[in-house]
Amino acid sequence: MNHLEKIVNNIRIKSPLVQNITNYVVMNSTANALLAIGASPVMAHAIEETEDIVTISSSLVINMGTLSEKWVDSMLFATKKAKETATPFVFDPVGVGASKYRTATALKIIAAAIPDVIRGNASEIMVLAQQASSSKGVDSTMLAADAVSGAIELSKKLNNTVVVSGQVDYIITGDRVNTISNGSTLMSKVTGMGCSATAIIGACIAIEPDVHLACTAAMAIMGIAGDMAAELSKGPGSFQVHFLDSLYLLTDDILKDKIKLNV
Ligand SMILES: Nc1ncnc2c1ncn2[C@@H]1O[C@H](COP(=O)(O)OP(=O)(O)OP(=O)(O)O)[C@@H](O)[C@H]1O
Ligand SMILES: Cc1ncsc1CCO
Ligand SMILES: [Mg+2]
Repeated sequence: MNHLEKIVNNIRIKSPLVQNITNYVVMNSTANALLAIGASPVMAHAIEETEDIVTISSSLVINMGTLSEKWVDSMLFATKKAKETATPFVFDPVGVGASKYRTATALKIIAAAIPDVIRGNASEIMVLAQQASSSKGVDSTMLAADAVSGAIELSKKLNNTVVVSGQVDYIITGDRVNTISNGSTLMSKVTGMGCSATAIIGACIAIEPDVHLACTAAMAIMGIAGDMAAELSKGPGSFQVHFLDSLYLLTDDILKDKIKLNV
């Protein structure tokens, strides 16, 4: 069995606990996505319990979608504890560039503890790579391909993995670039698909120490579940239901058959 397929199986076997400090919009949908793929989500943002939860978790997801100062304190404390306990963490800089507060907060989080993975859409990654100064909101106005050179620079500067999502997903670790071309346009018509991608990255880095490979598996899982769901859906409403079912029904064999990977 190929390594990517093993990651799918291992999530099901090990059911890693994935701690999320995430946004109000997607808390439910990303918890469901994690459960459907076989991981065990916990959404815990009170600073009083952060240390305990990080200590028992296999990975940490930090998503700044709906920010406020108390949550930022919890995020900074959680990433510090993650570093102390060698717990891998992924950061989703939702809407960075849309406001001065978002940009300052994203930079503060990255400066305090470098995330093992940063996953964003093209606009967000271009702001972090200083190739753009602002963005429209939480949706990208750019193509993922436009963000690749900046993402490579960012990944080299931080010595981590940067994932740019879009019609094509780019998984970038320095000069290593994998692409995944699965997925459907319907995914951009449902809120929180990017946040789900980040959460699934959390599940994959929880069980796979090769972060580049783990992120490739995560984006393949997202894209293939998106392909399967789109075939059954009439629009965004039914897509959400079919997407969860597809994550649940995804097997190592389906991944092997459907993956559109370029290395
Ligand atoms: N046009 C498309 N074709 C195929 N897949 C897509 C398309 N648009 C988005 N996706 C997929 O949807 C998921 C989310 O990516 P996207 O870039 O839209 O994230 P995002 O903008 O951060 O979303 P959100 O902030 O709403 O959570 C990824 O898995 C990506 O591959
Ligand atoms: C729509 C929206 N606004 C803040 S977070 C979020 C979820 C998608 O990123
Ligand atoms: Mg997003």
